[in-house]
Amino acid sequence: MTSEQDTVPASTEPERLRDASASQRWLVLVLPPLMVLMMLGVTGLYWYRAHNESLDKRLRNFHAAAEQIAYNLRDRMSTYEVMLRGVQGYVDGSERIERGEFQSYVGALQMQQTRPGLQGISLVMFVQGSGLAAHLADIRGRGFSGYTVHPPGERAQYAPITHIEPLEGRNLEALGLDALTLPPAREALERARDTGRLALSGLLGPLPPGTPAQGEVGLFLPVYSTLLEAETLSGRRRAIRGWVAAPFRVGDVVKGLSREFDPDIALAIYDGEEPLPEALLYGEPGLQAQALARGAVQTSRRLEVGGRAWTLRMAPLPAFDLRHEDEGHHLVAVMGVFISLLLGWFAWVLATGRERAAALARRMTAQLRGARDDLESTLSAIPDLLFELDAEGRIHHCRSAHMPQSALDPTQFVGQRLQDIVPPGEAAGCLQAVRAALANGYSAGHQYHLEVDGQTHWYELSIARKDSTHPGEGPRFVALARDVTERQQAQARTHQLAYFDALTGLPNRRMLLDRLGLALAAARRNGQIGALLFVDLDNFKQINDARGHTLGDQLLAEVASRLTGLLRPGDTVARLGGDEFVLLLQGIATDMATAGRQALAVAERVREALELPYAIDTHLYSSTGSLGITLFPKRAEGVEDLLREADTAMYRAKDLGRNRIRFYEAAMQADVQERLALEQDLKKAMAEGQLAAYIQPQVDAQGSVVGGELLMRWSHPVRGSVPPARFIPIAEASGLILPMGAWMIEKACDAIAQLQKQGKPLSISVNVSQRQFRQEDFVERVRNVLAQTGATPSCLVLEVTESLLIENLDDTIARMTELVHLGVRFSIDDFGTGYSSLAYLKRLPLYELKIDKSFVQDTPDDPSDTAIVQSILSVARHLNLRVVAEGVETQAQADFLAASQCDCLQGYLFYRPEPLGGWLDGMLRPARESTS
Ligand SMILES: Nc1nc2c(ncn2[C@@H]2O[C@H](COP(=O)(O)O[C@H]3[C@@H](O)[C@H](n4cnc5c(=O)[nH]c(N)nc54)O[C@@H]3COP(=O)(O)O)[C@@H](O)[C@H]2O)c(=O)[nH]1
Repeated sequence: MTSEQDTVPASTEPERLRDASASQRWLVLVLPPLMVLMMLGVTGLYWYRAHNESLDKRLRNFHAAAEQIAYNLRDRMSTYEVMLRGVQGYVDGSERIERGEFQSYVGALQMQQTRPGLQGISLVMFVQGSGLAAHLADIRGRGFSGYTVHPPGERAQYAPITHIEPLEGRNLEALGLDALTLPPAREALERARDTGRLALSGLLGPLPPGTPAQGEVGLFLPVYSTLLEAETLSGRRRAIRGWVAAPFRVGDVVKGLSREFDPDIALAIYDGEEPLPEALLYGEPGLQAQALARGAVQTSRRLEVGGRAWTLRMAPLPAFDLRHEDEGHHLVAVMGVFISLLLGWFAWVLATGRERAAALARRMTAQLRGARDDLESTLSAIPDLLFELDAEGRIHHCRSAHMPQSALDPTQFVGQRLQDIVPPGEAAGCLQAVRAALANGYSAGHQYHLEVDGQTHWYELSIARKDSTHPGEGPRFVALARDVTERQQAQARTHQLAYFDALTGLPNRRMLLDRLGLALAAARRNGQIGALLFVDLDNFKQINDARGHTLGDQLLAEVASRLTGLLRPGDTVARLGGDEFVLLLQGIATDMATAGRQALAVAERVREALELPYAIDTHLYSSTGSLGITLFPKRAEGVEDLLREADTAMYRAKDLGRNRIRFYEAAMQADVQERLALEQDLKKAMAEGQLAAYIQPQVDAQGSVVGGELLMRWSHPVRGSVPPARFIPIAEASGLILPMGAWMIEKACDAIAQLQKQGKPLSISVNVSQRQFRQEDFVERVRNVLAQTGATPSCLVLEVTESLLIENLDDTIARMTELVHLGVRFSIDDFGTGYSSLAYLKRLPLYELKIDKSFVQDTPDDPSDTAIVQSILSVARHLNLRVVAEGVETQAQADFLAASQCDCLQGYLFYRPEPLGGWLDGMLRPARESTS
């Protein structure tokens, strides 16, 4: 054994697999069909048996029903015979039968109830031909005077019906009928006579038309005159006295039995042994043919009645078949077939499972390989840089099928973070796109640029989130970076062509209108005034025509360059076409007057720049420009309106002789011109001593002078006295306020010093403008003046406005604090017209509040102004500040303010502003006089 085992080579694994797969194939081929066939066989056998049983059962039921019909018919005939024998006995025992007696007898039988189908019971007398007359006389003598034997005629023998009950209907016609004249009746009469037994006749008359047949027959029993003689045939023939008869219709009999018959069985009754059509007594003539046509079974029964045979033919009607249909086995068979096929399929699935799994694996592998190859081809066809990175921006894979040779090798990025590769700003943008992909699954459209080989390259990112298949590992992202440099450049070129002038590179009309729209909206929003300056070269056409377009273009380019050089960042210079340029200045002031002045200043610089000579191709050319200005926003004007206004103003400038500047707004034009003129005059006014210091004294509640406010006055040689409200803003805007303000502080300190020398420490207030206060060395200047004059600082009160204080509050506080440390005091001028907030008041080192005259004027009559004044006084008390009410003109105002505990009053009621020198003289005179 051992040696044998050693000599048998061990089968290799592939061989075993081959063997296994061969047996597998055998199983696949044989097992499933075998199982199906077996199951189908079992199902077929079951069905065959069940079907046959069903047919047998139906057949049995049919034969039982047929038997039942035959039995019932036979039984009914027997009852007829029994009844007829009763009548026979009755007649045998009677010499003579009267009609009434017979009627009573038959009536007692209750034929209709007990023997349905019988037409009646009759007596048939045998009459020799010679005895006919006596017979007629006898019957007529019994009350039937119209009695006669029919059919008429002389015959050797007669068998007339002499009694019949019930005597009604067709039975009346039968009375007197000679039964021997009817052959079937004669045959039955003679058979009954000769045998002494019950005799059934054949069909007594022709069948009535229509179906089913309703054949009429009769049962006959002989009655003999003496029974002794009836022992023999000849004796019976001699002794025959008559017959008792029972005619009936076969159909009526069947009908009477219908409740005992199966209604779903068709019945036909034939007279005789054969089912001949002419012998049909009852039933459908075509029953047999119909049954044959349906393939239904048929059966016959023989019935012997009264020495005669009837043939009963029976066949089941369709309803009978239906009634006995048993379809359960069909359903079971169908189920069996289904289960067989199912089992076969299941066996096939089991048997082929491994093979199919292998086939599926092969197919899937092939598909995967195909998909991989497709993907590889697709990736190779994508010209973009593809990389996979994580949420932190670290690159894990990178590939690019068509990266230019000159570009960086993408594989060097693997392992690095975006932040290490691209500049911080670009990296932040890319990481934001990664975060968007993390949130939404996908992000596209983010663009960034890189410097590659000294050139700017634009890339567009498309990033898709790739959920990790490894548990615990964060999501990865597949990013595609497409080089969109050419698209960017094309877009930039398109944008440049659409929005910029090709010759000068300046924004064109379209871009200007865009920016003007934005500037207008911003100006309406933030209350900043802007200006639009329309520039047209005065003699460009002549130069262009005379020197050619090339030179004209060069001139325009130079103009563009000069205009651009004049603008602040945020402003726009545009070329509308030809020699027309527009400057858009934004946020130049918060009020129209200042804005007008600023716009005019810019326009003036533009005008001056344009009139400088142009050096082109070693030649010098001269040109000037006319400028139109409009300011915005005004009302509801649009961008086109503004452009038209500036254009109109420019034409006005040209009309005035070119190289001019005009405002679109006539009032603005006048105002600006006036201001320019005043500004020029103000410069001279200082030098020529036209400015003077006035003082308006301030009194306490008792009317005693406690100080005064210095006010500047300008006595113009031509215009006369120019109000401060007119020249102070011009001085502020032009910067002239700085020397003027300094001069006023000197005057105040000098006055304080003089007064204090005389022992009158009156306080003198001086208005300090915004520009003056913001002066770098303002504190130093005040300190110097105080030092130079020797004035007591606490007598110097600097009046500043609320708006000055609010702007740059911290710096303001610091500067005020420095001055307060010098001993100088601060007063808020025009208090109540501005912010009037307790919050900032508390932070400021203040000494005094001056209630604006606009509130004072309506006190004490106007309740709201009165309330405002009282609340200002209350706030001041709370903050421990002195209060001066200015513009006091009436005694009522003074009384009210005194009653309200206002510290100090200033107004025309007490004093008008007067020259400082004169006032000082007045204040110092009593002292001087007393000292002299
Ligand atoms: N920065 C400087 N501002 C100055 C200087 N001098 C004057 N001003 C400012 O000019 C504005 C107008 O001043 P003025 O025309 O002098 O008017 C002052 C008074 O004359 C006027 N006033 C005084 N009492 C009454 C009165 O009873 N009725 C009435 N209708 N007017 C009266 O009030 C002005 C004083 O105002 P205020 O300074 O607010 O106290 C004015 O704003 C001056 O500030 C200067 O040297 N530097």
